[in-house]
Order: sequence, then C-alpha cells, then structure tokens
Amino acid sequence: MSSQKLQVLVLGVGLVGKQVIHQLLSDLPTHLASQFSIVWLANSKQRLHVAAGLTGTAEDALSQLSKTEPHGLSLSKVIEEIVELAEGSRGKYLFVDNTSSQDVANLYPTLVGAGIHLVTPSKKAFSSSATLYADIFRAATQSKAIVLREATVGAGLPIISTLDDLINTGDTILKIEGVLSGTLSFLFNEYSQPKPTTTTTTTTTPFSQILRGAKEAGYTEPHPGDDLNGSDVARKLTILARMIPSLSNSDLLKEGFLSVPTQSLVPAALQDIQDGSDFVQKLPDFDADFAKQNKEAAQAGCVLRYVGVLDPQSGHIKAGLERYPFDHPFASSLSGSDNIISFTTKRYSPNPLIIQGAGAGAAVTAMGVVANAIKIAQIVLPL
Ligand SMILES: NC(=O)C1=CN([C@@H]2O[C@H](COP(=O)(O)OP(=O)(O)OC[C@H]3O[C@@H](n4cnc5c(N)ncnc54)[C@H](OP(=O)(O)O)[C@@H]3O)[C@@H](O)[C@H]2O)C=CC1
Ligand SMILES: N[C@@H](CC=O)C(=O)O
Ligand code: NA
Repeated sequence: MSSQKLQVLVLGVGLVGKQVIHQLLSDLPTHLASQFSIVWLANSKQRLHVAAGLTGTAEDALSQLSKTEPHGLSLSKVIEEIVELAEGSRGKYLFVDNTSSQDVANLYPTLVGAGIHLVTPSKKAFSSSATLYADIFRAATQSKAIVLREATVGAGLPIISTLDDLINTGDTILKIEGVLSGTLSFLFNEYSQPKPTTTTTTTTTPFSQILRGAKEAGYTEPHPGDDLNGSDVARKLTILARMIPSLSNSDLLKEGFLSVPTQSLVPAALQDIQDGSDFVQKLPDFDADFAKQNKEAAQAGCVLRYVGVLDPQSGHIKAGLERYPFDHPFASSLSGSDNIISFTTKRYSPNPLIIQGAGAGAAVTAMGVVANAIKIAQIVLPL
C-alpha cells in the first residue's frame, strides 16, 4: 500500500455507487486519480477486497464483485472487518456509503471513531435522531476523521459548502427556501407548466407516468414513496437546519426529519406499500386526484411546486406543495430535475444568493461525493 493514496472502501454499488467508482477510476485527471486506491467494495450480500487497489473500469469492478460468494455476515460484522482493515493506518482510509440504509448510518460513529474518513450522499445519518448526529461528530472530533456530505442536499450542487462558508465567515442566515427534491421538481416541471389553459386538463401526461419517468432517470429514492411523501425534502431541511448555529442545539429537530411539518402527496391507500415497484404500479389509480389539484391551480394562474422553507429566526420550517404565479422564478425557470435554493442572509439581502441546477441523477450525485473525497485527499495526504 502506498502511503500517498487514500484507501477507498465503497459500500453500495447501485446507481450512485457505480458512478462513484466510474469517476474515481476513469474520469479524474491523472494527478487526482493517483491519490485514490479503491481497495474494497460491497453491496448487501457480497464484498470484494483488493489490497492492491482496483484497476480497469467500473463494469470490471462490479463484475468481479458479482463473482464473489455471498458473505452471509451481519452488517456489524462487515463494519468490524473494515475497522480491522484500517487499523494501523489511521487517517488513510475513506469509507463511501452509497446506500440509503439507516442500519449503515447507525454504524457511522464506529467507523468514524476508528479514524476512518466518511463521505456519503445518504441523508439518513444526518436527518434522523439528534443523538446519532451528535455521536458521529463527537467521534469525528475525537479521532480527527473528516465527515463530508455535500451530495445529501442538491446532489452535486454546492449547497452544503456554501452554507458552511456563509456561517464560517460570520454571516447570519435569515431564510433558506427552495425546490429541494429533484424528483418532485421533475414531476411538477412536467406536470404543472406555466401555460394559461381553458381546457379541462392541463397536461396530457398522467402524474403517475411522470413519476415512473423520474424513477427510470434515477432521480427517485430507492422507494419513490420517500420522495412523494415529502420526507426526502424534510430530511434535506433537517440537514441544513442542523448546520445553523442557533438551531444546532435546539430541541426543534430532536427527532430529525420527523419533527418537520411535511405535506405528504402519497394517497392514503398507498401509504403502507413497502415495495417501490408495487407503489409505482398502483399510483395510476390516483391520477385523477392530482389532475384536479393541477387544474385548480392553473385556473388561478398558478403552477404547483413542492418547496421547503427554513426560517432560523422564528424556527419556522416546513415542506409542502405551494402555488406560484406563472411568472415566478420557481414556475418559469426550472426544468428537468433542477433544484433551486435561495439563501437570504444578513449580507445577501434583499437579493438572496441563489443556486440552481440538476438536483438528482447518478452522475451529478457522484460528482458531489467524489469532490468531497478529493477534498479529504487534499487535506490528509502529504504534498
Ligand atoms: N439518485 C439520486 O439522484 C441521489 C441519490 N442520493 C442518495 O444516494 C444513495 C444511493 O442511491 P441509489 O444509488 O439511487 O440507490 P440504489 O438503490 O441504486 O443502490 C443502493 C446500493 O446500496 C446497497 N445497500 C443497500 N442496503 C445495504 C446494506 N444494508 N448493506 C450493504 N449494502 C446495501 C444496495 O445493495 P443491494 O443491491 O445488494 O441491495 C445497492 O448496491 C441514497 O442514500 C440516496 O438517497 C443522494 C442524492 C441524489
Ligand atoms: N430522490 C432525491 C435524490 C437526491 O437527493 C431527489 O429526488 O431529490
Ligand atoms: Na450538494
């Protein structure tokens, strides 16, 4: 093992995980690629350890993984193995969690406490209980491990780093608001367009079919109900709120995203469906309900957009479906999976600082993950 390389451990090789491996192996400029060695990768059943580091393409890596025997181990045993692997080489291992597993998130304090750096697009650890959140950062402070999570909000868009910069330079956050879900942005940008209508329908494509398209494009959570019920937006608001000093120790978000008043768009009859594909299959039964809401908004000269709002001064925080006039920027300037996030601060007011761009999709999410990995390599590897 070269001491000049960060030893990368990748858990989760689905849409995002595969892209992360692809970018590390094939997309990085040579001087940055040479700072990483992917030595371990795994999904929920198999794992592959390559001490010398993977070479070739992401497809080669996944093909090698698929040929390994199922390990049959519990998750905590797998994590124990990783901790053993990293022992003796403190500060040179990076764990990349590309799952959306709460069980994996619950083990971050163990990993980070062992001095293993962590990068993830998974929102689970940072948006659930305040205790887990505190445990992760306490462990990181003690072990000097670095924890970065840019891709948890706005995928690769610089949302976390911008908020960090605003806060670290002493600005005061007055309001954060925006369209924070790539899936819901895609859905409503397609479904609810700023076009005056005199007809009874405002769109030809049913709501359920657009959701299917979002899933096929890789924008949705593994279970699309987690997008449609607003919990993905509530989790992102929680992640941002916890970064703001006046809210970080308040009881406001003790239960994480569950503490955020959130409007669910999931029809009551579909609430308990555990399987994402079943959910998508049954959604067409409710297309007429969505069409009615959309038509009513259009008749009022408005579109529907699902937004998140956070006002640290009053503690007001909320995720829900709102109406915006046709000429509002949320109505007229978004397309595809765009997120748009506006930060109103003491310095950035009355005009807010606005960030916009694709907020979901494997490539842009992996970019956020890999950019974080590069930051860590730049900090921990000798020049
Ligand atoms: N898609 C997007 O646009 C964005 C996604 N994200 C986040 O990125 C993460 C990954 O999303 P995505 O790639 O779409 O998800 P996928 O469902 O495509 O992939 C998930 C991967 O995680 C593995 N996995 C799940 N549970 C476990 C477990 N307990 N132990 C080990 N491996 C496990 C799965 O393995 P197996 O196949 O064996 O189950 C699979 O390899 C999620 O947290 C998501 O919220 C963040 C921003 C944007
Ligand atoms: N499902 C999420 C993915 C990114 O966090 C979204 O649609 O925004
Ligand atoms: Na981001």
